[in-house]
Amino acid sequence: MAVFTEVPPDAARALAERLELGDLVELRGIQGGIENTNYFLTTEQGEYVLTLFERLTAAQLPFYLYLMKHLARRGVPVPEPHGLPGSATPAQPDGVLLHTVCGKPAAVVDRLRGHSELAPTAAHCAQVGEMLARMHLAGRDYALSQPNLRGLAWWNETVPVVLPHLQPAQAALLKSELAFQNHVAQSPAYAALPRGPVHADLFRDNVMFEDGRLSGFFDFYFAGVDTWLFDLAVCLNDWCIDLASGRHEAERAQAFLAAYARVRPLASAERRLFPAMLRAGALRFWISRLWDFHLPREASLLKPHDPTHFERVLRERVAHPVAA
Ligand SMILES: Nc1ncnc2c1ncn2[C@@H]1O[C@H](COP(=O)(O)OP(=O)(O)O)[C@@H](O)[C@H]1O
Ligand SMILES: N[C@@H](CCOP(=O)(O)O)C(=O)O
Repeated sequence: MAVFTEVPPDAARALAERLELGDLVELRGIQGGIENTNYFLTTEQGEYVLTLFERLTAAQLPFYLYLMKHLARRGVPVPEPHGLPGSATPAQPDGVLLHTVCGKPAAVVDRLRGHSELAPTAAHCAQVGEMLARMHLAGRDYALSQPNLRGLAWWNETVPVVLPHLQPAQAALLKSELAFQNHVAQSPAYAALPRGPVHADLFRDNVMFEDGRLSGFFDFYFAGVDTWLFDLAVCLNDWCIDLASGRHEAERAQAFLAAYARVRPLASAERRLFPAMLRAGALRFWISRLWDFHLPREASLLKPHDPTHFERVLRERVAHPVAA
């Protein structure tokens, strides 16, 4: 988890009151997550999640919060952020969604019901694939734009920072893969990839199921405008692999892709760049995990993810390319 900032109950109570959510009943730090401070906030009216943003700035946050509102309005099952009553304007009918708690930018969203499916079957993967495609299509008319802040520019900035911590063989792989991805990003096929708002971190622990049915997905704070294929690759690298070895699991991947393609068929450039984007998805999380691991932040309940996992996934993707 993470609690980087301890929130006194009085601060949560005051916010719940401002948002007209009723009296505070319970405030509990959440174990899970690595990026922000999260609490389950229960009031007499319902259950919510209070997030204090530890890295993202007030200027960056509206993109994520209004995206969740936009998707929820189109029937995509995501947590709805709670706005300040009376703050809606004709230009911004959703009102003010960004608040301040303990001096940090903060949001309150609905708590989703259900639990994560950490050992998914092909049936679970098919539901995530279908929902991901629906989310991509629903985001097409979203008015705000912000790049994926953990995209290629960030990889180029961060790789030199983590390289001194690596063994020579790891450093060689990291540098060669980064060079390959910079090359891919210059290609006409890459320029032809369809793009829009993507989740960019839709791992098993960010999707909820209830009685085997997908009930929602959350953690939009790595979202951004990027290629839809990158989002698909991030999902396939988590939902459709053997976690111990990093190996591709064909049955789950086919179920995921077929369900996705029934809602939005892949374009020819997407088929062509499919193996390269699977590598990009693995590289992205190898870099961020190396960064979190070797340059850790102070927080209670923080458990950094193992970077060697995504090194294995990347080696698998390079050694055994998978066709769409
Ligand atoms: N809207 C939500 N509904 C239910 N549980 C949530 C919700 N948002 C977060 N959680 C819980 O909090 C944990 C950490 O949230 P997450 O968004 O992954 O953290 P981070 O912002 O640090 O990435 C999740 O694993 C989940 O258990
Ligand atoms: N999913 C990413 C990092 C973000 O973790 P989360 O638990 O906050 O979703 C990873 O596994 O490296």
